[in-house]
Amino acid sequence: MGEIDMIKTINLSKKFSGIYALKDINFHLRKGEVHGIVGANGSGKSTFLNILFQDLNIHKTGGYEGDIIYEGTKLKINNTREAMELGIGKVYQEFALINSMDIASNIKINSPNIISTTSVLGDNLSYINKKENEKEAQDIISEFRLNIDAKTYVEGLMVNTKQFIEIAREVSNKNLKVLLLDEPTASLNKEDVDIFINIIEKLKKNGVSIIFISHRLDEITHLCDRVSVFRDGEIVAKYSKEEFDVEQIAIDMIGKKVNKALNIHRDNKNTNQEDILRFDNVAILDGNHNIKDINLSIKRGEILGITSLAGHGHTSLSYSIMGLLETNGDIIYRNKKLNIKRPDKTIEQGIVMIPDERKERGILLDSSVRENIIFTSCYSKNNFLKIKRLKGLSLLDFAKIKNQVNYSIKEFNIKCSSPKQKLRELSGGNQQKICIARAVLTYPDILFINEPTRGIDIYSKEIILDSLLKINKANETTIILASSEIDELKRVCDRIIVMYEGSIFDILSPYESNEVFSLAISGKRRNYNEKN
Ligand SMILES: Nc1ncnc2c1ncn2[C@@H]1O[C@H](COP(=O)(O)OP(=O)(O)OP(=O)(O)O)[C@@H](O)[C@H]1O
Repeated sequence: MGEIDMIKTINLSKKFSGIYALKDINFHLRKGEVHGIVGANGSGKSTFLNILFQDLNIHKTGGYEGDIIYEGTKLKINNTREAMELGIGKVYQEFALINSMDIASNIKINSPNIISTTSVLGDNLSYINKKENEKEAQDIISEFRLNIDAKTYVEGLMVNTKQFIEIAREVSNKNLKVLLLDEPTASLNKEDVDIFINIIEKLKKNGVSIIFISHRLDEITHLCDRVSVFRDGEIVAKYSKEEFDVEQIAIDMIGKKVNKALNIHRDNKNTNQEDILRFDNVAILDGNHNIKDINLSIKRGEILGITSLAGHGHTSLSYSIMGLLETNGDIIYRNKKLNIKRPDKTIEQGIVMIPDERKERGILLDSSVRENIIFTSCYSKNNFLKIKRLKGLSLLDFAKIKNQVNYSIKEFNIKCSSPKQKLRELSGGNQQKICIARAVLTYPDILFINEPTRGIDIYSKEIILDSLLKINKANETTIILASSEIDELKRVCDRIIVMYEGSIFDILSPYESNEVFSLAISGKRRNYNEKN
């Protein structure tokens, strides 16, 4: 790694509607280094990368102050096309893929192979060499150990595959000098992260300079040569590899020590409770995957974890119960067969789901924080109405709404300028917290929640887990928590289901070791203790 600066920023600042999101950022990215950026949700990490990449939204909202020096020269560009021409690539926090195109076309979209022909009637005709594109794309995805044909359409692909295609698109650019990675590992499981680490190490060897944002501090300390800690739009600490100390970095990010949420009273808690929900021989078609033979009883007040590798089905039950997937078999709720074709009725009856794909299915981007928080509670449960029995004809109780929204913002540590701010203007992690606040506010009997802490900072993660434990304890809410984070499942769940190839492979106690979980998740061995 050289000491030459690829990128240097001098007093870089950015205001949105007069409020600083970034203030006087002086940052150096050295040639061939992996530089980590960490910070709480809303601390300015994505904004920083968006400025370096000259994102349209930055210019539409008044540009930025300060200078960017790129390879020793002051940068005088103002769009992403020019940034790409200079060798800067970016992998977005939310995917920027075109679903209606195949993998190869997505990967080669910015660096297609062109065939030029001789001039025809004075014009030089050129067209895309599809075969060459497909070959190059196939080579890259094989290098990424993805077992998939480059001619497959992106629509319907699993989230981790989409993430690798995003990275492949940038890697396929032979002119790549700087790679900006905004939480590329948030949707990857442990096995995928190993592949990702491999890719980054190869790029680094080839002299590519990388900025890497992640909320997982173990990945940061493993992969990065240096780390900059952002807090409230400023860099509050910088460390090089030999100085890394995860606890200190966490304190720098949050400003205090973080206490872990823990379900300490779970032993035999639910054994006398009745079954609230039952799946009888349920089969689900989830994209290209078949979920089958689901026979499962869930007790009232239970916190049930579900985990699996991506594509093996851990989120499918929740999408099925909300009528979003083709389902056969019976789902029995409070001893009656549930009509999953009427999700509005399902919500009315007290079953609520928080999806993992929040932008596609979870939030109203052009509505305010306030509307997003009260939406489901108001329209499905007739809450916040002056006269509840009048339903849609009643006026809203604005005083009550104001109190509740302010309370939720505080409770979930949501960073926003006001309850009127549009969701589109909130950082990714804060949008996620709003999804959870909204669901909790409906006081569901059963809450299906998918990947609740994806993209969430270390402090807010504990707030979310703690709030789940609180509603479970206070209202006996049954929670079905689908997550790829074994550690968080073990801390809050009573039982944890492991799915493999679309079926329930094992049901484990949260006290089992990580080794037992790994073996079950990879379909290698059922309950270690019973079999040995
Ligand atoms: N278009 C916008 N209009 C107004 N404010 C914005 C806009 N985009 C971002 N912000 C604000 O800038 C601040 C920094 O947001 P940013 O997305 O950079 O945070 P982050 O550190 O990447 O957070 P996360 O970890 O949640 O992704 C936030 O307070 C956010 O609300």
